[in-house]
Amino acid sequence: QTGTVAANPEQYDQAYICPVTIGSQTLHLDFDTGSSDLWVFSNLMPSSEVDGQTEFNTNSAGATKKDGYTWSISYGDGSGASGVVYADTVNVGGATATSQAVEAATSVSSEFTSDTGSDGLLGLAFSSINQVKPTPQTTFFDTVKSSLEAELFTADLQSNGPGSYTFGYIDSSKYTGSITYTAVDNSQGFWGFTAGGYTVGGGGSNSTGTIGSAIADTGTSLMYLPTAAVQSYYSQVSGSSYSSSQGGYIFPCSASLPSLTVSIGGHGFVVPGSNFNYSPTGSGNTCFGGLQENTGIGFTIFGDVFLRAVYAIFDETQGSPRIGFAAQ
Ligand SMILES: C[C@H](Cc1ccc(C(C)(C)C)cc1)[C@H](NN)c1nnnn1Cc1ccc2c(c1)OCO2
Repeated sequence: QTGTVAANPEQYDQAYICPVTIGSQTLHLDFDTGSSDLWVFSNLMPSSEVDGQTEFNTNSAGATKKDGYTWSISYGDGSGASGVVYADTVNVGGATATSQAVEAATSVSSEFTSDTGSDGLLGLAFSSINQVKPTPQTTFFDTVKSSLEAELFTADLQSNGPGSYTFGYIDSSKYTGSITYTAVDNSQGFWGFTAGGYTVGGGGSNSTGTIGSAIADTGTSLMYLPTAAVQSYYSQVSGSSYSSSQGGYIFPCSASLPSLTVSIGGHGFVVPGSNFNYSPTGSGNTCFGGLQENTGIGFTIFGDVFLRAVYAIFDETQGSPRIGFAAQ
């Protein structure tokens, strides 16, 4: 079987929301290759924590409670959720898992309550970091992958317009040139890979360092790189500065932004400058950068700002996992 689902950007491309059928309900979930739990708003939550989101109905005929199973997750940005576990049929654009662990929230943090466009998350990292106790559950991809035409999924994220995720096949209309594959280190449960040198702007190779180990994370809005690369980038943006009040680099919204070329698997991938203007700060006509330092996060994260510039293939067809990127 295969699946194809639209990925709809929230405001400022903060996250990408996809329709998922669970039993007879359709919920809109944030597909996240940087976490491994499929959790949803549910009828078990206090109404004070719900602001228009669709609630999974745990009383529906097809939902089977997994007695004694609970979950609690906290994300690197400080948000979190917790609850209990059901099994139900989950259909993502035609790819169907007949008995998928659906983690029904009994409580969510305020960030999720106020993210009115999302009814929960669908984790696509490795099942080794699933947060269900006493027994970790498989991700949707792990549950269905043996039944897919090919054991892979792809992400095509677009700015201000629907992109798509596919399960079980590569859509050759989504990219140009060839796909560059590189090995994945999933020892921490993420789609980890090694990135090489970088170049700021279309000029000569003014990169001095290499980026090193990184994760591909559709659930993170921005791109977080080592300090040297970030400082090198913003040294080319006139009027830019680090704002401790805003918590990152900002610049005049009228600034012209250079591109950033990153070498992965020996191929240079170009992120256009426009991708690095994330959002207005709300003060003094300054804008918040889509490229920020990885200090304090613990990972170098190739989030949506990077993933919008490429077609990404999350591939387990070779036995050991690999990740592929192609220009769009
Ligand atoms: C943060 C997301 C997970 C999430 C997504 C959406 C949301 C809201 C709906 C409420 C907006 C909260 C949370 C990420 N997913 N892999 C993640 N989960 N765990 N670590 N990361 C990566 C990281 C870690 C730290 C950081 C960060 C990123 O951005 C800013 O600081």
